Amino acid sequence: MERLLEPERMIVVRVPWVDDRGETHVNRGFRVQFNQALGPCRGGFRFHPSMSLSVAKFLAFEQTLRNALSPYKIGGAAGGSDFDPKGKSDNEVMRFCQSFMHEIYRYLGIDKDLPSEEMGVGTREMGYLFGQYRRLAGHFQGSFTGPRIFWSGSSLRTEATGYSLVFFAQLLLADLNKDFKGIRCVVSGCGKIALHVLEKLIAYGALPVTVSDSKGYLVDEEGFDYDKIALLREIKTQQRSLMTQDYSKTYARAKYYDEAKPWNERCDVAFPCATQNEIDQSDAMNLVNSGCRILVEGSNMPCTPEAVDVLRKSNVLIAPAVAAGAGGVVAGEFELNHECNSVNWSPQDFESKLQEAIKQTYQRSLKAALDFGYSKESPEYLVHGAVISAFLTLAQAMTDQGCV
Ligand SMILES: NC(=O)c1ccc[n+]([C@@H]2O[C@H](COP(=O)([O-])OP(=O)(O)OC[C@H]3O[C@@H](n4cnc5c(N)ncnc54)[C@H](O)[C@@H]3O)[C@@H](O)[C@H]2O)c1
Repeated sequence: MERLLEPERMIVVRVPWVDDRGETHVNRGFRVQFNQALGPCRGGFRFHPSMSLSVAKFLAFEQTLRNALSPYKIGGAAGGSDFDPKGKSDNEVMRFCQSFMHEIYRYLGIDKDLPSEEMGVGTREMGYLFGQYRRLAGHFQGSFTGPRIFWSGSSLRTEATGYSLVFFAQLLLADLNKDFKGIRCVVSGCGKIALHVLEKLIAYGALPVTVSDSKGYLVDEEGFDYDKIALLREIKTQQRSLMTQDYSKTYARAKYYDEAKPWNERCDVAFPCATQNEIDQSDAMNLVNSGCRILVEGSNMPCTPEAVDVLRKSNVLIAPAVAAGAGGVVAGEFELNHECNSVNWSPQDFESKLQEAIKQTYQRSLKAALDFGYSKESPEYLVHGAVISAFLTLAQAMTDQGCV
């Protein structure tokens, strides 16, 4: 256990860059390669002012469990920088990404570690990061970016994590002899994960009614549809806050609440998709009082320990991020797969393969829970099952490899 809890490698680098006015800035960059007993690392890059070594460690540990639970043999890592891409020009973001990659590229590679999108890092950032990596490494191997740059197929890489959360929740509902039709859902965040959760919820006939950002939340009692999601995406792409009322000008019945979170809105299922610790004790009480029966973790560690206590006591079922959010891992491995690069899968092919992989993850979590005495009556049976299954896989590999 001591070896498992200590990261294999923690890298901290200085990242100097020059803004459009010629002024120099210095940020910090991080990469924590937590555990490579199962294979080379995979994990996200996050760009956010709150990013620190401590956050990178927790994200890398979660990623290690998620990867161990996935159908693939891969290790876990996470990293990023306290650089804030908000309000920066494309050129500034590019200069930052190039400087960051200059410091970090020697630790990356297909057999070492491949990064993926996380908070504050999307296709633009990944493009700049990969461009610089390719120049410095002198090869093109290791597509650590989204598919748009590499091939014109449909790997649904950016969509995959959000979609997988809904696939996982659907399996959970099916086990309870229910489905998503008419199910009222509250969602937090308004980024890559949240908007793809909305998309898939609508496809399954659910009624998602909220999104949020760090300033407040928006509720649309009529539920979102694809046109409304397109508007939300436009607002976010232009780096505007939900607070600007751009949405409620078009959809007059929608309401925006400043300095508030969506957890007191009536719901059956909640999808926290913003950031860690976004649900504290009083938020959890609000969720329980608003009727929530299932919480699907999109963000990593969305609940504080006190919030988990409240949810446990109120029998709210939890779908853990390490299992439900496995879509990104799966998509990344599909993308690297030779077959995927030579055969252009349709979005439908991709989606059905993604669904199958999530089903395996769900079943593995369920089996481990039942094998270790956690019945479906326990609100955290899937949390325990997912962690036990990942732990056993990792512990076996580490034991087999001796004291390394
Ligand atoms: N489960 C997984 O496998 C997985 C994979 C990638 C990301 N994530 C997690 O999902 C979350 C969102 O990631 P993303 O890729 O969508 O990021 P993103 O940068 O695309 O979007 C983040 C969104 O959250 C909002 N936000 C930020 N801080 C907030 C706060 N305090 N309260 C409410 N909203 C806030 C932002 O305005 C933005 O809309 C992160 O916590 C990330 O760790 C999980």
